[in-house]
Amino acid sequence: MPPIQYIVEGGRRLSGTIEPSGNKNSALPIIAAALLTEHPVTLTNVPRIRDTETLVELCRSVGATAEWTERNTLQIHAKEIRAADLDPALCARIRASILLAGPLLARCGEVALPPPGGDVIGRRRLDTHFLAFEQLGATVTATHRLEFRASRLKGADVFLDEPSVTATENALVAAVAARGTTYLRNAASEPHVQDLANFLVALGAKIEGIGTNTIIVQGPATLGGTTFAIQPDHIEVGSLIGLAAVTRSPLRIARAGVEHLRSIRMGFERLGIVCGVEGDDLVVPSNQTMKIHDDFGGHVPKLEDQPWPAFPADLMSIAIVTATQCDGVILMHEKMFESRMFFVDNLIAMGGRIVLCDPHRAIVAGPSRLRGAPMNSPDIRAGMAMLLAAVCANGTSTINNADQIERGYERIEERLNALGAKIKRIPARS
Ligand SMILES: CC(=O)N[C@H]1[C@@H](OP(=O)(O)OP(=O)(O)OC[C@H]2O[C@@H](n3ccc(=O)[nH]c3=O)[C@H](O)[C@@H]2O)O[C@H](CO)[C@@H](O)[C@@H]1O
Ligand SMILES: C=C(OP(=O)(O)O)C(=O)O
Repeated sequence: MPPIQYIVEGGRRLSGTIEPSGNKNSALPIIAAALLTEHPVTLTNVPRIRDTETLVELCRSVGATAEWTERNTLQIHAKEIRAADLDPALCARIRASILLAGPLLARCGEVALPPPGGDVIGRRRLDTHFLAFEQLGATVTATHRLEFRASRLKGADVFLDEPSVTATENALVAAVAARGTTYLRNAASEPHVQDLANFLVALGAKIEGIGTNTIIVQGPATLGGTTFAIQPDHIEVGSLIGLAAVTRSPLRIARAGVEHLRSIRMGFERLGIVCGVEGDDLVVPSNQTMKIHDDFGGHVPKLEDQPWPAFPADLMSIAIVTATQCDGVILMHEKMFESRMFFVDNLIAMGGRIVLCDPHRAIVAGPSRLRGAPMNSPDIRAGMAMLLAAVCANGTSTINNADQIERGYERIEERLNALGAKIKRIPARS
C-alpha cells in the first residue's frame, strides 16, 4: 500500500456534531482476549483502523475465524487455536501483538511471539509483562523472540513494578485462566483496562476492583461467548476538544463517554478551554477565553501526564498544539515516553513559540499565528496533533506518513471534512 499524504488548507472555522470511534486501546486487548474462549464473540463499535485490522490478521493466523459483519462489527470464533509461528512482520506493525501472549499462553500452554512494534516514542519496556507472567507460574525466555510456557497458570499475589497498561491487560487475561485467586496490585486502571475487564466479566470471569489499582480475579473461569460494545475513545474525544479550541469552532462531541473525561477536561481547563456536558454529549463552545491559568502567586503552571486517572500521555502532543493558541506560558511535562516531544520542531517551524528544554519538557508561550508547512508524522498522536496545527494554520500544509494517524483514527479526513475542514488524502509520490 503506498504511503498516505494529507494536504490541508488551514484557517477554516468548523462546526457541527461528531461522534468518537470506539477506543483503539480497548478494542486491541479485547480482540486478543476473544481468543481465550472457544465460544463465538461479537464486538461492536470496533474502530476499523490499521491496528485492529492487523490484529485481526494475527488472530486468523492462529486458527480463529474473524469476520467483519458490518463496518464496525467483528465476529471472532476461536474454537480451536494453535500458538503457531506468528508472522514477525505483522507483529512488528503493532504494539498490541504482545497482547496475544496472555490468551495464547492460557489456551495453548506456550507461545513464541516475535517482538511487538507500535509507536516509536521512546524505549518501551516489556519487563512488567515478564514479571507478571512469571509470578503466575510461567517461564519466560526473551531472545530474538519472546517465549512463554506454563503447563498450568497459578493464581498469585502479583505486584507490578509499574502500572503498565498492556502488562496489566496480559496479566488480567492470564489470571482469568489461572487456578486460584490472583491479586494484581499497582495495576493500570485506564478506561481501556476497565473495558477489557468488563468484557472478561461478560464472558463469565469473576473480577473485582475494576477501575482501581488492585484487581482481584478468581480463576479459572468457565467462559462462554458474548456480544460486547467497545467504549468511546477518550483520547479521540480529547483530540476533538483540541481541534475545536485551536480553530475557535463550536463542536458537539456526541456519545463522548463523559464519565471518563474528568482529568482530560481539567487539563484543557488549565489552558482556558471549558466544555459543557449535556447527557453523554460534550459541548465545546467557540467563545473560549484560551487564557492559560497561572498557578497561585502568578507562577508558571504545568500540565503533566501520569497513569490514569491523571491526564493521559496519549494527549500530551494534542495539548502542546492547543497551548500554542492560548494566551500565556505553560510547562508541558511528558513523564512517560522519551521521544514523544521531538515533533515540536514541526510546530516551531510553523511559528509556534516553544522551547524544548529536554526530551521530557517543553515550555509553550502563546498565542502564536501558525503558518502552513510540510511535515512528517512520527507517531499516531503527534500526527493528529500536527493535523490540528495544519487545520488551524494560515495556508497549506502537507503531512507525510499520515498512515501513522490512520493507525489510530478512523476515516479522520472524511469526518473532519464533514465539519468544514479541507483535507485531501492522497497516496504520496515516492
Ligand atoms: C496498545 C496500548 O494500549 N498502548 C498504550 C499503552 O502502551 P504500553 O502498555 O506499551 O505502555 P505502558 O503503560 O507499559 O508504559 C508506557 C511508558 O510509561 C512508562 N511509565 C509507565 C507507568 C508509570 O507509572 N511510569 C512510567 O514511567 C513506562 O516505563 C513506559 O515507558 O499505554 C501507554 C501509556 O498510557 C499509551 O501511551 C499507549 O497508547
Ligand atoms: C502509543 C500509542 O499506541 P501503541 O501503544 O499501539 O503504539 C497510542 O495509542 O498513542
